[in-house]
Amino acid sequence: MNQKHSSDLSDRFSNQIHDLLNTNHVSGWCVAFSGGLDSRVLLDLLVASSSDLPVRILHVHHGISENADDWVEFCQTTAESYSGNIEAIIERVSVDIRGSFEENARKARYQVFESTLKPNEVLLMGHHLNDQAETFLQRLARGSGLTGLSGIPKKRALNQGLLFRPLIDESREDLKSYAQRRNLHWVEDESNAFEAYDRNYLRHQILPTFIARWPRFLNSVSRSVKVISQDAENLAYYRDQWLDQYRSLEALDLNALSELPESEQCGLLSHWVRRRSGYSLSNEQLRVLLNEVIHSPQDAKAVLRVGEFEYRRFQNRLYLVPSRQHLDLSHWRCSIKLEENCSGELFLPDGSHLIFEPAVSGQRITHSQIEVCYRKGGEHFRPVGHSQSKDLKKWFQEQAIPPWQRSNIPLLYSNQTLLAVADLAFDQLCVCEDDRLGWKVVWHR
Ligand SMILES: Nc1ncnc2c1ncn2[C@@H]1O[C@H](COP(=O)(O)OP(=O)(O)OP(=O)(O)O)[C@@H](O)[C@H]1O
Repeated sequence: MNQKHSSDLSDRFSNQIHDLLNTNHVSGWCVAFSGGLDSRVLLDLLVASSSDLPVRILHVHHGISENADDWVEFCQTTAESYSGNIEAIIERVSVDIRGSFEENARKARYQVFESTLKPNEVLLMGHHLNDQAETFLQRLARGSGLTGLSGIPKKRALNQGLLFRPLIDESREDLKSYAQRRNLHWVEDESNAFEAYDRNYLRHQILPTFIARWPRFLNSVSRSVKVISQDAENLAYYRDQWLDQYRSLEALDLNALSELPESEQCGLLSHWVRRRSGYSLSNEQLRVLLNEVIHSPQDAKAVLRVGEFEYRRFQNRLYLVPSRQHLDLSHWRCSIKLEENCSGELFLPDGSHLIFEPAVSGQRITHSQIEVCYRKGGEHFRPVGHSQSKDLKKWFQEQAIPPWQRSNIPLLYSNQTLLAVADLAFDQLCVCEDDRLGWKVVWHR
């Protein structure tokens, strides 16, 4: 590659950095630094792009390779070579060796990225066009749908900041020429030669064959991925609109779903599951969900457990709930003494919490000594606006609260009188006409 190509790469890179700065509030850069060619070039381009914001490099030590400590040292000396202006962060993780090591290492890495990123900081990753083509082929080999074939996105939200991959349209060959011209050093991960990993097999055996036959293959993949991801985004937009229209984000309205053509029912179901849980269902799981839950003749028996979640049906709506919602809480109780004019907070055993905020109007409790427990059966209360007291079970039925949620809703008592059902309903007792000081209840789930 000649000097011109190299400066084109620098120009394209700085344009992207400046575009990002013009459209986002950025507090600093954090380079995901493996020490390999791509992240080494990334760091060099970033420093040269002369943004005045602080730069950190973050290396994840997987503790597997016998050379891992040398890579740590390489990261530290690279950071020091920039006259102390770059902070190097080394995070050690232990990777689960059960299942796919590649996948577990990747998950562990992304967890570190998420937890390390500061508010409005941008995590820069060195993925390039060859990574894009390998990912595309790997997903094709697995039979992925539109979402999978959309490839590696250039930009996405990551926890409190952003993840950005400015090299995603650059070939590895161009990055290598840049590194050689700039006299950069980098480390080679010996596991990259290990062809038992699909990724490496594609890199060494398949991709070169495609490129030899179609020299512009990488660009073609880049074009396909852009078209597919645009279509996937549009489809997601229409599916979101449908979910909004039927207020189906919390629970999927199965009556409305059944009006759609069968193929779209599956598409919408997959989209809803991804939105709710972040997971994708396999075709087999989708089939079981349709046959055993959605088309089950009885609501109550319709339960499917997949990983950490359960699919349940109630009143022809489909719910996706974390399995932890089925803790036995019937014997748990706790009390809290509220101080006048002060907020109070109570953590509950299922990870949710109650907040008590001082209030002089609206529905509020006015007793300062509160007992919190869960349903045992036989509870009564008189909801605001009702003249007679009501069986709690009946009230749950009227409000269409699914049966599996009922035993997980905290009940607030004072002197054995049920004052409030979390923040969902208050007893008539709590409504005072005067402006007596009390506490508004908020239940954070
Ligand atoms: N150990 C590591 N520590 C920090 N960053 C890393 C590490 N390994 C990889 N990265 C980041 O990931 C980028 C891509 O590297 P590689 O292709 O090996 O990653 P990957 O995470 O397996 O890819 P994918 O995210 O597509 O699964 C690197 O350029 C670098 O930014």
